[in-house]
Amino acid sequence: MWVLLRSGYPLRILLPLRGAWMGRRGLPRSFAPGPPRRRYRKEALPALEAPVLPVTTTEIRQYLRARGIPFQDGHSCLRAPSPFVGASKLKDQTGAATSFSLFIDKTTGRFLCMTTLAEGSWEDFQASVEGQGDGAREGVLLSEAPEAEDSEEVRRIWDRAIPLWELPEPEEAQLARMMFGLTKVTDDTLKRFSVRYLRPACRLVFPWFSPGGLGLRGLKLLGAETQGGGVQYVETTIPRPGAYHNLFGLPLISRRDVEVVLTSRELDSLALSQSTGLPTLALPRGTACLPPALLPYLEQFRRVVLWLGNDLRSWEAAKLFARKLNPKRCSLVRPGDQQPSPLEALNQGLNLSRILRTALPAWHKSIVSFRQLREEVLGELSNVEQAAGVRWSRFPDLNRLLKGHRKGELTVFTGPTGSGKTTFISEYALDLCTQGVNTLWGSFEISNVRLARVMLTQFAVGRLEEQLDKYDEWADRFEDLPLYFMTFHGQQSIRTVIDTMQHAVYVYDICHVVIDNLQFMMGHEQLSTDRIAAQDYIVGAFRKFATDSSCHVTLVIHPRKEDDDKELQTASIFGSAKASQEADNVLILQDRKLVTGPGKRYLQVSKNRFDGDVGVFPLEFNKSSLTFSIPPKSKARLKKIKDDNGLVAKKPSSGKKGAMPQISDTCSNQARNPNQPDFSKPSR
Ligand SMILES: Nc1ncnc2c1ncn2[C@@H]1O[C@H](COP(=O)(O)OP(=O)(O)OP(=O)(O)O)[C@@H](O)[C@H]1O
Repeated sequence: MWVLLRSGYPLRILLPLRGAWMGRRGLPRSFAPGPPRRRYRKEALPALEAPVLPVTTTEIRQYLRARGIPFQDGHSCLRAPSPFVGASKLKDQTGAATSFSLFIDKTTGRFLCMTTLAEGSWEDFQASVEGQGDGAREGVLLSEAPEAEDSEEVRRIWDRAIPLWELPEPEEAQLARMMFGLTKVTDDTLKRFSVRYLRPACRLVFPWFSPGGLGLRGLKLLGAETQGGGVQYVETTIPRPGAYHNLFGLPLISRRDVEVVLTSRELDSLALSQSTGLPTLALPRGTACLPPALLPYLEQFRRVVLWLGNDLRSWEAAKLFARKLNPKRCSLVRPGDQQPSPLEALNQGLNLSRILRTALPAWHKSIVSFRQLREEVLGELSNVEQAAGVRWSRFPDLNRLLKGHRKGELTVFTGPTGSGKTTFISEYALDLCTQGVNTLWGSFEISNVRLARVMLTQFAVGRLEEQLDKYDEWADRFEDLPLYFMTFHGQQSIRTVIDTMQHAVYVYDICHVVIDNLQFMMGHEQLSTDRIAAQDYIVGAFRKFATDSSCHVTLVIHPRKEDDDKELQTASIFGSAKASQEADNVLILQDRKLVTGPGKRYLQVSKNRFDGDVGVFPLEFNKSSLTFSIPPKSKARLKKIKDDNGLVAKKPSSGKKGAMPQISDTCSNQARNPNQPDFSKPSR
């Protein structure tokens, strides 16, 4: 089930498999065409012994020049003649257009030939240029052809789906339009985008055509469910989401188009195209990611406007995607009352062209004035909940203290040896991952297999050893999580680790990296002064990465050796004060003094730069599910902390309403704590 990427980066990815317990593609069984079958994975690609160093744009250029290969500089790719196109095909009727049909990603070196759809890594490209084709010329590297089973299913669904306006009952058509908010979208628009409706499943069907409109590569099905007064959309794709690379609307783009509006939903693209007449494309997985494989298709545009949605998450995603697309050509539509999503704007009778004109340039110089920031500050103030980040679903007390998990922050986590740090951090990260936080794990101490076993047990909240018949069911669901693992084990250089993290952010839009633990990057320094200097350097590198990549880093650091019966404090983190100074959050897993029963631990938040609230709450370890999340009936709750030297509140406050410490019940971690290192102004 594990597939090792061929990019040369030590990452393993989990590819999703469909759940066999429900109709495939998430369709109700009765509507799922054909019996549910389990798909088997192709053999995993071989692991590379030594990770290949990442390639830089300069090296790519140098290589092309040295080989006499002409190239053009693009926004995110270099364009060159494709070695995969036969000489006879190099020129089409219009001349040079196909002669530079190879797109090489400037960041990763991956290539895509637009004519033959051959694709591969930078090493594959070099091998084919140097004549050790590895099958590239023969087409082995042709982009993954749809599995026969998929194409059959795609065809079957497509053939059964009909245009909305061909529905025999006008009431049914009206209901479907209302369900999807399409009352103002015309038949003509639906026709241009080839949208159909699958009656038995009540789903809209968006097609994915091969470039050149030659065949159907896949489909997206969209269902609408009413939930608490609002409508909840459910998406299913064929093939699975990781392989669904459809830029919906691509067949309508002309080669001469130089401007495009990117949306996060097909429905938004329909609305935009209809009311502005502009070229528009919908991203295949909304705000979750922008796979680099799509970048070549966006190279032709001199201007890209991102209008992804009406919440802060869409705004964050737009900023991240603009970095990949080259911010100099990107403009972003800011979410706001008067700037909802395009479909909503159409339904509210707003002028979409006018909204597009308000798009802000994504790129600005290193120095900005408040004028440029004021809208962003307003966005944060008017969306306080969202600005606080993603909330944990299993750790409500962590939400009360930290308010949420935010991008670009550094969390340092410590606890005594063997206290359960890995086990806790695994559940803490899993919780976020199940809510769509794209996560990368660097587990240097325990193998990925062991870690995945712990996570899967926590995911299933129970021992799977005793219910192996349920294994596939849980494993299938687990595979659908946006979860990736670095394949490092044991000592590693910080450079290689950071390079891999940067690659993962670019390729998989990773928002959270967990490093367990920092000691594995410190080399074999013997002298304690060297070790402390090495740690300071590493902490600085992670801090910079978190800020620059707008990615949260959770860093596990062992405590320094102290008396066994002493509580840990912020200052107990191994090394100098640098780690706690640079960290936005410091979490300590306490297993001393307060232990009242077997397996009992406490989690202490001893630094919180977001709003200063610190405190401690109990964790109850469940040995069979390996989880720490507090059982719902637990009475022991959040406690006050007097200072960093100890926990004052021995008596748990009652779990009754109103007894929960509010912000004033917890104390700010900074000015009030003279014993703590100075947290003021780290260099960022
Ligand atoms: N609260 C707990 N009570 C009892 N056992 C626990 C508790 N938490 C974790 N364990 C178990 O203790 C073992 C060690 O846990 P874990 O590896 O998470 O600790 P750690 O703090 O990361 O260790 P290290 O210091 O070696 O990195 C695991 O088998 C885990 O299931």
